[in-house]
Amino acid sequence: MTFHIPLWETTVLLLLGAVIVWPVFNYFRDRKRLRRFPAPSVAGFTNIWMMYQQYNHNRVLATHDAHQKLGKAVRVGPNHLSFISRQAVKDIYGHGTAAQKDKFYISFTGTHESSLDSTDRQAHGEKRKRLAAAFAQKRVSDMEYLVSDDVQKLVNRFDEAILNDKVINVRWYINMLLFDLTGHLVFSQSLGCVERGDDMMVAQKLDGTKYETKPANALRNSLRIGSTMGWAPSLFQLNKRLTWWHPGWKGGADFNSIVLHMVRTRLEKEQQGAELNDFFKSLVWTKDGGPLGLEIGEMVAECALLLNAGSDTTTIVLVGTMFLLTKWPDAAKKLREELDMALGDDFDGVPAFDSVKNLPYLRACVDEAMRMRPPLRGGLPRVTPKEGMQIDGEWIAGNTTVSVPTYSLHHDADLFKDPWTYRPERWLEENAAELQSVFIPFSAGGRGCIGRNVSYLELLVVVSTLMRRYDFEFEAGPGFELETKDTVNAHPGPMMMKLKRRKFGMDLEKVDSATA
Ligand code: HEM
Repeated sequence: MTFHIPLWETTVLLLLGAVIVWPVFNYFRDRKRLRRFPAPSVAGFTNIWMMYQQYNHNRVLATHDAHQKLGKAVRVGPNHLSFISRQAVKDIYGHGTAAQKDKFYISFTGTHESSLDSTDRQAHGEKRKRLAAAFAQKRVSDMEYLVSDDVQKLVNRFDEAILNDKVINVRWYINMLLFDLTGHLVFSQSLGCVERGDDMMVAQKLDGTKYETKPANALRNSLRIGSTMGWAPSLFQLNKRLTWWHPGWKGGADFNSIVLHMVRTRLEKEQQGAELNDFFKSLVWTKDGGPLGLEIGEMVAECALLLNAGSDTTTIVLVGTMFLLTKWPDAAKKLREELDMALGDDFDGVPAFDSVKNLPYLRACVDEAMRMRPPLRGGLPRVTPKEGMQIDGEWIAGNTTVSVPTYSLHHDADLFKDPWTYRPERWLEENAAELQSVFIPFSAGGRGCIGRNVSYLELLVVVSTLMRRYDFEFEAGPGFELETKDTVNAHPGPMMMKLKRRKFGMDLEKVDSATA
């Protein structure tokens, strides 16, 4: 006797079981006691809620909305809790936390893990140690001349726009500047993006074939699809195959091919005996000058992270700072007074880092921009240890994903008074030290950003140069709002601006003839 198994019916039943019956069963079984936390929509049953929001650039705002309606601890996935509180920041991200990076990060892993996506504590420790020396304040300060050369090129571009009476997309040129800066700081390579006004770069396949491609959009597309699939890590490979057609996968491959070309070019220079003082050096040599012997795949993974983390994040903060200073003219006025005092009457070029690094209002303007518009605005997912852990006074079972959404934390009125007001002064007031423990644009603890020192060097030099030299106006008028599209990073949309050279204590004729 033979049994006939109806294929279609069986497939439909299996799908229904996987998508509806099993999640509902798990929800009510509630082995981790997560049902005590309220959840928006179907988030308690399925990761599809989070994936849908992520793909549609809406994860940050949907999570924020859930916190507004449901409280400071909410369930944003069947196995994911989101917390807003000072204690939760300490418990989840602080030094010595028992929480580890979540499997979400496999969505960034190529052939090798980088410092960012490595989930194993020991493996991460080794990678981090390697980079730490390169990112120390002293080493970073030695690279200052590279920063000023590149910023001067941006200034030339902006001057040219004034000369030709052109409106300029400030967001785009800042993005190009950050590619140039990262090319110099990481690889000692000139990418020439500001001068050309585009991000075209050479890429190289494993077999050595070269082609040209543009990384800005490729990276954005790649982060969009990768982060969406990251919310169902156990299905990542399957989902990747099912969405093979999505341009983000090719974008990610193109981005890595650009980095492969940079790595090979940089290694060739090394072989020719060049002594280059860049971040790449720490991937080739140990501290004592011995060869490190990393595989090329590992160098590419680490460098792709540096090119991505180094360019996108700082672009977002710079654009955010210029946007907010244009929106809040009182703050801009105060900043310019501080800069005018510090830099003297006859200088409006690119200031030395030393002359701006301790200006309190300048630093406050940048920090306030990072509070309101942090580049990574969503919660960075961590996982509790298998024995469970205490978070914000609640016992959370083992292997549960937990996070603090940076955007919601930075806009919590219990932590930051008038959170929607751009008020740099808050960072200069008596309780400023208290605010620092809930200010996490760079995350915190042992998995916090290693590039903090270099970011402040870039941010303070660029903001002081631009604010000192130019007056800015939005082309669309003062009501202009800057669009933001979240992937993992909060990518700003175009920011069309009219620029004017400022006239201050200098010989006015000199300024006029320079801009005529
Ligand atoms: C304002 C600029 C920047 C901001 C706001 C920022 C923010 C962050 C955040 C939030 C993380 C943690 C990510 C996570 O846990 O998922 C991170 C990690 C990291 N960032 Fe940055 N970043 C900035 C600039 C840079 C720069 C300029 C570099 C290097 C050129 C850099 C290199 C890294 C690296 C290597 C990591 C991984 C660290 C680890 O896991 O050990 N970042 N950054």
